[in-house]
Amino acid sequence: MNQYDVIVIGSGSANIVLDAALEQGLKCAMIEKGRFGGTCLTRGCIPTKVMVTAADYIREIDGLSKIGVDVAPASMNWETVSRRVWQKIGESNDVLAYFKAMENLDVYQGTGYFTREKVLQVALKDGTLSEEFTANKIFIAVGSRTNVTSFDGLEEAGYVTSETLFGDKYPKKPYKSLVILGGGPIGTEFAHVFAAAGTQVTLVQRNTRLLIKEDEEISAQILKDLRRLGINVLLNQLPIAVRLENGEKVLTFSDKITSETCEVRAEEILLASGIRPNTELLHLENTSIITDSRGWIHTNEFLETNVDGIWAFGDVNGEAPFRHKANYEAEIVAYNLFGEHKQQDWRWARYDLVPVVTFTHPEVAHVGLTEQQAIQLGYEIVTAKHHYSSTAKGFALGFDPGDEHDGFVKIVVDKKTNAILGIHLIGPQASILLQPFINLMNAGETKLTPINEHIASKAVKELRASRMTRYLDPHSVKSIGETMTPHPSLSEVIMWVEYYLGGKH
Ligand SMILES: Cc1cc2nc3c(=O)[nH]c(=O)nc-3n(C[C@H](O)[C@H](O)[C@H](O)COP(=O)(O)OP(=O)(O)OC[C@H]3O[C@@H](n4cnc5c(N)ncnc54)[C@H](O)[C@@H]3O)c2cc1C
Ligand SMILES: NC(=O)c1ccc[n+]([C@@H]2O[C@H](COP(=O)([O-])OP(=O)(O)OC[C@H]3O[C@@H](n4cnc5c(N)ncnc54)[C@H](O)[C@@H]3O)[C@@H](O)[C@H]2O)c1
Repeated sequence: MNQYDVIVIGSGSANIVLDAALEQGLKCAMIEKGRFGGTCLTRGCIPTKVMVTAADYIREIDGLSKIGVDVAPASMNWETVSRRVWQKIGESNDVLAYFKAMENLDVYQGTGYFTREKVLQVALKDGTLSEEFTANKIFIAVGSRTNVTSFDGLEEAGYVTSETLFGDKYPKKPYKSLVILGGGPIGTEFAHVFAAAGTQVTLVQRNTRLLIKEDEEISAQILKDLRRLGINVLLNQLPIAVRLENGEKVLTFSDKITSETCEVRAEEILLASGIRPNTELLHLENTSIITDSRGWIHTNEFLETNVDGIWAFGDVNGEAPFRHKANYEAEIVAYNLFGEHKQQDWRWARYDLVPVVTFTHPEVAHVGLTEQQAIQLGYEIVTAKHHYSSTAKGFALGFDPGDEHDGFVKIVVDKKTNAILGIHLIGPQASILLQPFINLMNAGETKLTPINEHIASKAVKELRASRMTRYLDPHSVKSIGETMTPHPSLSEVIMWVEYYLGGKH
């Protein structure tokens, strides 16, 4: 059996760990079943933001006459936007070429799975099976995919997901009409894109509000803002059936409270109904790796699984599913295991300050607790709101006091200590305005907080017993490197300073 030092499964955030292992001259294997570069590059953050940025400009141009700039109405050139989308997706080939050229690395193109504890095999793309192989260290970063929630007639009618939209179902031109099921980040971002492209969009949300992980006031504002863009938003609706009629898909929804039904017709259906982990392909039943009932792998604050020598990070561990969170975890693993740091200097993951940005229109961003969460946790809080229109630049941008679409910031503060518990923004460039708060809230001393305490290697037991703290000096460039920057916000231009200086690990 082939013996490696390191195996990584998945080529998204796992690349960070693989690079660090290769730098150490270790013998490595990488397994990837799809396009190299993972979800973010090939069907997630990056292609969507190429579209969103074009859509943002269309909306901004629409509002320019208010501040004294007369321009003809803008429209989306789908061909150009699509060319730029596929240019980025095509970079997947560069990622593959980069790794194929690496000495010390075997690249397996196919679906990897465990045949027994720490032993893997790959169903290769050419239809053959690889030999079994193993490694001292195995890293699982297989990500997630759309959780298709089916209902009567769906398979016959057909639908797209973010995976197939950036695959064989990519539309040659914007749909005439589109029903999006799901009012989370994917649903609201695509609603913005297609509405700006001229599609008649209906956004249907099962919940009582959009973006349910946001503060309630933000959800209420984005509802008004999306409706103002001409998007038909239906809340509290369950899809019960779909049929084909005259080439259109006719969906029936039932109101969750009144049970009243309504119908919506559209050329296409986009499912944006949440995600599930890509773990069933791994045949974890042949291992003792613990998952929850939905298949998300349990990990501790050092990203260890319960099996010695196997780590899991990124979407697959069920913590916040964002690219910057996946990178943050991969960097922690690389730092601890391949960075030649003493055990007492190891970094650990914390999830209380994961920044969240939804690139819909306008942008929505937050870090920390919502007002409701802070109250539930027993804090005595004060909150404050400030509108864009109350600032000179906000007025210059065209916001007047009382405008229904006026953006705002809402801050949640611990009354006793004055500590910032959470900050929430909705409005232009919210993703950039958030960044100073992310850095501020991360600065200072953090205590190690165990996660999934039942997962504890010898090293982790020692570290937990030593009651570790980590100090992020607000003056140090290193602190920036240990703090997340929402991906792909423009703040990334300035926040990757540690990389410019070199010697990341
Ligand atoms: C439409 C969309 C937009 C998004 N926008 C944003 C955004 O703006 N900002 C943000 O932060 N996040 C965004 N995300 C989320 C982000 O893409 C993910 O959080 C991130 O890519 C997860 O990285 P990962 O390394 O965990 O997994 P992935 O990048 O998904 O990598 C996992 C890889 O493993 C491969 N794989 C799976 N199973 C196997 C197997 N058995 N054998 C071999 N290979 C396997 C997969 O093919 C995949 O390439 C978006 C997601 C979507 C779907
Ligand atoms: N900008 C970003 O960072 C970004 C962008 C896109 C996606 N993502 C990540 O990808 C993950 C998946 O995004 P998502 O929006 O699919 O998931 P989500 O779970 O955040 O939201 C899905 C929403 O769809 C609703 N829903 C579920 N089934 C439905 C149905 N049949 N009909 C109508 N509504 C239904 C749910 O109530 C939920 O509110 C997110 O958790 C996010 O972390 C991030």
